[in-house]
Amino acid sequence: MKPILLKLLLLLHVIFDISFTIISLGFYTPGWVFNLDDVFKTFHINDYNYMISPLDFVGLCLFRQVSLLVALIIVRRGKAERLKKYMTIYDLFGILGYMIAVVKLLVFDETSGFLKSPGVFMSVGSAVFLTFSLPFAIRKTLLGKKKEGAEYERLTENTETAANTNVENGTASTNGTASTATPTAATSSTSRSSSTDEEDNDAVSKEEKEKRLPLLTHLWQIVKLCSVQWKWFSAAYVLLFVDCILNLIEPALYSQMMSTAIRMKSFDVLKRACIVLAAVQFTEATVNTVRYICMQYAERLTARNIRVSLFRAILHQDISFFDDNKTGQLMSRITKDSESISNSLPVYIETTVNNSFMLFGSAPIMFYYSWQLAISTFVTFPIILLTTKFYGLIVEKLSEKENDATAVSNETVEEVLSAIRTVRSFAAEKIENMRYTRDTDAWFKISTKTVVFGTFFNYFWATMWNIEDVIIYLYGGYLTLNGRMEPDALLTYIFYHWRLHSALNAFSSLFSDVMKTIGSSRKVIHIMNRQPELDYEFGTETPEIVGNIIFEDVEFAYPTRKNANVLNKINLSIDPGKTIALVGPSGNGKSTLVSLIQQFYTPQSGRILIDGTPIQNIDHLHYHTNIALVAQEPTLFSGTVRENILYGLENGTDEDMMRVAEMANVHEFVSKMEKGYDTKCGEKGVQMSGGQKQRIAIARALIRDPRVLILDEATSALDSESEAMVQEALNRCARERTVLVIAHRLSTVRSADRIAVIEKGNVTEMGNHEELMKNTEGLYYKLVSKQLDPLIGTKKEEEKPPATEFF
Ligand SMILES: Nc1ncnc2c1ncn2[C@@H]1O[C@H](COP(=O)(O)OP(=O)(O)OP(=O)(O)O)[C@@H](O)[C@H]1O
Repeated sequence: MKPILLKLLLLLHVIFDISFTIISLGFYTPGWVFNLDDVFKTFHINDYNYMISPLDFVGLCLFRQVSLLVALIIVRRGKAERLKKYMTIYDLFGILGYMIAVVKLLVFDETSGFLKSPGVFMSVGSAVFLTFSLPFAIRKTLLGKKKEGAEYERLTENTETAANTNVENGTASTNGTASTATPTAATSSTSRSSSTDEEDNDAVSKEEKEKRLPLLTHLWQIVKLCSVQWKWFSAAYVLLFVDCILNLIEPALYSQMMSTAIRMKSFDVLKRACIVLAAVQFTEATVNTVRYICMQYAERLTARNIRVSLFRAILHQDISFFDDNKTGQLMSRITKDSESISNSLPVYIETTVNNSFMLFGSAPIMFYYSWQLAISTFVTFPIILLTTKFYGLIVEKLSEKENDATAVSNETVEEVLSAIRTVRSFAAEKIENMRYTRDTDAWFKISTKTVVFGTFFNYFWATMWNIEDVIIYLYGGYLTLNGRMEPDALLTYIFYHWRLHSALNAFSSLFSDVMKTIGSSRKVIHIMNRQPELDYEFGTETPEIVGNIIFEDVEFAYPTRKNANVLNKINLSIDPGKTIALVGPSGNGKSTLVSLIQQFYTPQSGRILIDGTPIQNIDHLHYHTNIALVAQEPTLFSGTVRENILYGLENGTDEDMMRVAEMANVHEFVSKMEKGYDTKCGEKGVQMSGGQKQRIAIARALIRDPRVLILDEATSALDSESEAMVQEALNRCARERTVLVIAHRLSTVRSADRIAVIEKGNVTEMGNHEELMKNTEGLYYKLVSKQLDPLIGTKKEEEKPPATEFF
């Protein structure tokens, strides 16, 4: 809406407020007759009597106009942002106005006959409506459109700062004994992990914050995840409906039957009443049990689905995602966070249905028994609602922080346990212990904060309800003593009041629980929605692959270091059926070239083609069946040697396995093992030697009979004898395919058809061994010379090759 229109609306609000408040004063005599004298009479301050004077409504109206004027002045002074921060005060004014109006209505009720005047209802109605609508009008007209979740963001900032302070404090208060033992190392290690953890932990967080869904959209996503099991949930909710009806009629039924039996003084009637009660209780128990089974089954199915979908979504991500996110944290998302969705939302729906029924069913019944008591019951409602809202918003953030802290400490456990040998050999147990203690301390502080916060809130709630109870007993007793209410009715009313109490109690914790779930599900939903930059399922073409690989002007920087180019406008053609060796100093981009061929990353510019087809257009499975990699540090899975060699093949046979095992020199050592090919490799191949791991990895690559074989230092962990045997096997395999070798040993490189020298991300030389050796100024010549005579660099300082042991 246009600003001028909004301002006009604000003016109308003011005019309406003042005129309606004054006009109402003219209707303070029974019947719809306007009496101007009544209006003037109200302003006779000397005759003011709280029990009968409507002057308080004029006071409220004045108060509203002054508040509005203050808001206007603040905005005119350019401090709208500050006003936004303090809008809660206006919300509290609204609540105050509501309470004054409601109490006044009850007071008017005491002055018998006064309620026959329509002016009373006009004043009360307009006071409640206009006082509540004032903050809304200010937000809409003076502060502009409220950004969805703005309040949330503000709370986020506050709680984040608080939590960060906690983490910092946690670092400071880490185990004192340990820090005295190795102060420097401990401090450096702690601060190292502190900063890196925070950075790494933020990897998903930062991105997630940028793309944070609005609250309702986020909630809708959770509902969609759970709604897959709608049949089981529906069955549970239908049974819940039956339970709600039984619950609602119970108090009225009980009090009715008992009072009838007592009034009639008949034991038979009492017996019949008890039989009916027992039947109702039994039906309720049965319905509840079946409902529980349906609910639990649906929840577990949902948990299963979410875990599987999240795992699928994580597997779908590009490799850069894994560069950025730590394994332990991702595991935490799959296990803990995903479960919090399935375990909570359906229960929240159940609680909502159950308690809404109770709330909306009880409220009219309470009004039926005594509208005066009912009104006084609802006096403190808005305060409860407002505090619940704030509590929920803060709880959401705290819960998110708590989950992050859990994920970070899980990450430490995962990292330390998977590198336990390194930890032991560096005697870093104490430091790692301190690191874990620090991470756990951070979690402890946040979770304690949540508990303390929750306890205070519950205390506030209990106090509110105690006040409410006292009002009901006092006012209800007063009405009964005055004969304006039957004792039976008061008793039944109190039953329903308790029900309402427990329904609202459930609602209050429900809101904070929902916010907790939202907090812990933020990252789960974010990962599920995250579209990888490089989608491995993008390609659909299945061309016959011969093995001609072309790099056209390929430029690349790793996503985690966007400003540092690793490859600069690389142009390279690898002929089919030939062997090409990539050589060059360490860290100059050889493995990066391989990663691009493997489609782990996409280049910033340029293209990579295989047999004329851009590699991203080729079907993922087809491509990787034809291109196999033996990596520098091959990773084996914890299964058997057989499972590792046949990895990823759906129809691999033992014959295929034996063939490649012989070729890669695996058979020679596996046949000596007690369980042969059924020997377990251990986690990440820990039960195999480095050379055995490499040979198994070579067999795993060869079994696919790939057209392109990439060997990234594939024989580096072999002794010379094994290397010679594997090399011989590889030479045999090389005849029918394109081979790309990265090697530091001259023996591996010199037999290649072509050798490309990679220097600072550029191809600086290209040719076979003999051709390159002719260029005595070239890097290749220097590297070969250095390998043949390591002292060459010290002889001629100006010819000193770049720091590298071999190629
Ligand atoms: N995942 C990664 N994220 C960010 N930077 C990386 C990543 N992997 C490698 N780098 C950086 O890219 C540069 C090239 O690394 P690359 O592994 O390609 O070198 P290389 O020539 O194969 O070295 P080496 O012979 O020692 O294996 C290095 O500076 C390295 O630090």
